[in-house]
Amino acid sequence: MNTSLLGYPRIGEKREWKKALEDHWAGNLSAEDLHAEMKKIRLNHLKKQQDAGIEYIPVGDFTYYDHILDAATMFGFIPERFTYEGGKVPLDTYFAMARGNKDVHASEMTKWYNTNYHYIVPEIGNTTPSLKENYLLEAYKEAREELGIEGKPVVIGPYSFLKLAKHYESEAFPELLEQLTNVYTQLFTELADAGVQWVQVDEPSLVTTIPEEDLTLVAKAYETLQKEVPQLNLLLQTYFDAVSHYEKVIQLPVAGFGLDFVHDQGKNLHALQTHGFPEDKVLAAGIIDGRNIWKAKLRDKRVLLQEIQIVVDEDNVWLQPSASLLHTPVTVENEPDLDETLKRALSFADEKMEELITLHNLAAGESEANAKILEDNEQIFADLKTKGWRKEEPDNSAFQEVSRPLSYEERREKQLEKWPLPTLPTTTIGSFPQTRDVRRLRARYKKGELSQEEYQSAIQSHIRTWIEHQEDIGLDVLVHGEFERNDMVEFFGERLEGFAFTKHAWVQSYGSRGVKPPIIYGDVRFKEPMTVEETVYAQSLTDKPVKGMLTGPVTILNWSFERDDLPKQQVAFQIAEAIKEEVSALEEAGIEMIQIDEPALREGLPLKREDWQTYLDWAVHAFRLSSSHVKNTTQIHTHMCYSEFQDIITTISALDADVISIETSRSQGDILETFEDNVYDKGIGLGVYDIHSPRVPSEDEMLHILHRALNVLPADLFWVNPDCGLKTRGEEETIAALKKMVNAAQKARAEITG
Ligand SMILES: Nc1nc2c(c(=O)[nH]1)N[C@@H](CNc1ccc(C(=O)N[C@@H](CCC(=O)N[C@@H](CCC(=O)N[C@@H](CCC(=O)O)C(=O)O)C(=O)O)C(=O)O)cc1)CN2
Ligand code: MET
Ligand SMILES: [Zn+2]
Repeated sequence: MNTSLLGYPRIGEKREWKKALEDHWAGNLSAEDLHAEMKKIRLNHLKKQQDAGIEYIPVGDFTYYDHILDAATMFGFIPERFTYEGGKVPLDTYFAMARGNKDVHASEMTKWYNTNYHYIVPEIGNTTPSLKENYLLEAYKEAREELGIEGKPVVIGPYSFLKLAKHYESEAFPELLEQLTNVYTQLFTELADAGVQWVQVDEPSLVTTIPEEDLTLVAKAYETLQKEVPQLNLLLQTYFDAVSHYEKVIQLPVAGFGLDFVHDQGKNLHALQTHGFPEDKVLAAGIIDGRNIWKAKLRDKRVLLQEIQIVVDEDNVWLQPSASLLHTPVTVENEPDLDETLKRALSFADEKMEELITLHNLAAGESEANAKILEDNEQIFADLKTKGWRKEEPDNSAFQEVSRPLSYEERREKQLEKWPLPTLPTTTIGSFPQTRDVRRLRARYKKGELSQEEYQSAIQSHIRTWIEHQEDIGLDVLVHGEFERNDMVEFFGERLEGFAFTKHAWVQSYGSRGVKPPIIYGDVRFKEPMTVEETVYAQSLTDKPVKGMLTGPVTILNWSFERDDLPKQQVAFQIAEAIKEEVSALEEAGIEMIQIDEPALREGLPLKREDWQTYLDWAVHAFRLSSSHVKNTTQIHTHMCYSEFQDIITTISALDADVISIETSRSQGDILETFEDNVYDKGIGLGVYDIHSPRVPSEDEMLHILHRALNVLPADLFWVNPDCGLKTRGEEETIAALKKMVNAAQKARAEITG
């Protein structure tokens, strides 16, 4: 048996990676120094894996931004709007594709399957792919030369690459796949010539619901690769769920398959037992949870492994995490403040490597040492139970629908009366720039360098400044700006019972941006109002309505590390009850427009269609549980971003929010088609500019988006807003962009009202 990793976090133990990138973008670190720093980080990560004793160490998973963008540039998919003269893509062009710059807009960014990681969507356009560089080869050589590591290059497979890409007609898929396969042939030939033994080819799209015919195309691609580069061992890697069409997949002509035995609802093991596994192939068994942070229950894992070994010869088994460790933080070591009992139950990337080795040793057979390991491991979970954090909860999986007393149409009349807003009201999504100052303020308060009063008054001064800005800009519905929040989920996690939060447990979300997901370890309960003070303060400064700003239960759950001892929905309902109390507290304090953000609702959608309805039903219920009890005149808003919404529009409507704002700007209006069929009949704001880029959009661009939107959506239901919160932007560009947005709205308004 061997051990292997699928990928390692890039971010660095203390976010060294992020700092280097941001210094470079700010002009404080030359390209040369950036390369040197990146190399240092990269080698350090490889060394850690080597020292841990991992046999198959991934190379080429490291990136300067996103690994899908790396593949796209390697294959020459550089959209025409970027300067590019052939050969290896220049660093500035690479970053411009990811982030945009003052002249060009970035490529679209979207969720990586069901995770909170975002990838840059490759744009196919008219490009015929060709190999522009071979970074896998460079990574492989570097690991060998510098550390004597026989690395395993990792690359997204051709099928998934095209599934993740956009800007091509679906009829072109077979031909594109063929073209791309030829480029992979060249890529793999170069790797094989350099001595590479194994390549991990990620095909996560094979776990999604796909038509069986696709397998014919996939087979053709892999047959070509097998024929052209027979000397190379390809490991076809899947993760995040059970592989679809198992029987067909395992017939593909590759040297091994990687399967996820953690997040597959037992389906991969079942398929293995039912249909067997090819004798001469490697099974890379994803046994340690690559998505969550709990230590493995070793006895259960050993049983799982034994069941696998009944089907697959132990010599052909690789032990690995269920997915790349990209989705876990780096190490528990740097968390001195966590409760000891809890901390002992946690395992981040570095600890997961140790777990693999332990499991490997356990598999060697019975021994006194092994018995002790199992016993100690069981004690960890026994201790968790004795803490009183987890009470026996009644099973509430069968739930009764809750609704607002009046229909949307009936509420709308009352709300129109209560809120005299112009046609096409303008607003923002909640957060304003989290400047260095704001972050430092929070950091100093956390360190105890500022008293509660000093901190509060500094936050109030930011709120005051931004209420003034918003009034100057001429926005219609204001927000307090979220200056007191480090993150929209972590903030609530810090204030609710049942959550633990960390100091350094960062996980990459997109580019250099990270999150510290809080850890749900016990029953979630409301303790005391969390947002009332700042919101009421903001409202006291203006006559315009200030929206209260909350994060919804589904998003809090999806962006936290979850308990694995309760059904997800039960935890969602606990959180919903807590948010419900916060909604009431805001309402009682006179805040009667309340936004409950659910940006993670779509990403939580299971990867297989057959599992969708169950999830959507409880997700909708959780949202309604937190928002249905309000007065008829209280206006509930919600917000979603960075996802494809087309296929869940009925669910979005079922949330029964009075107003929803959704992101559309980077996908250039794809979603508009959905609305042509009048599927949505409540208040709606489609983001009119992309907030993830430093570029200030022109008034005309926004007006253009508005016109297109108003072609399909009724003007009296339409709101004008950016596509997400503005926390990542600078102050000046934010004010400039919002002024243009308000001007654009005024023009559109004048066109409508004459
Ligand atoms: N959880 C979550 N997921 C999400 C989103 C989101 O908002 N939250 N938005 C979507 C896009 N994803 C995003 C994810 C992160 C960020 C983001 O801005 N992250 C910040 C960190 C935010 C944060 O938690 N900040 C803390 C800690 C800040 C910090 O680094 N402090 C310094 C000290 C301060 C200083 O002197 O500069 C330190 O600890 O070293 C705070 O502000 O309090 C970053 O990576 O830079 C934005 C969008 C989808 N997924
Ligand atoms: C990722 S959705 C963000 C919503 C939040 N209210 C904000 O403006 O930052
Ligand atoms: Zn958003």
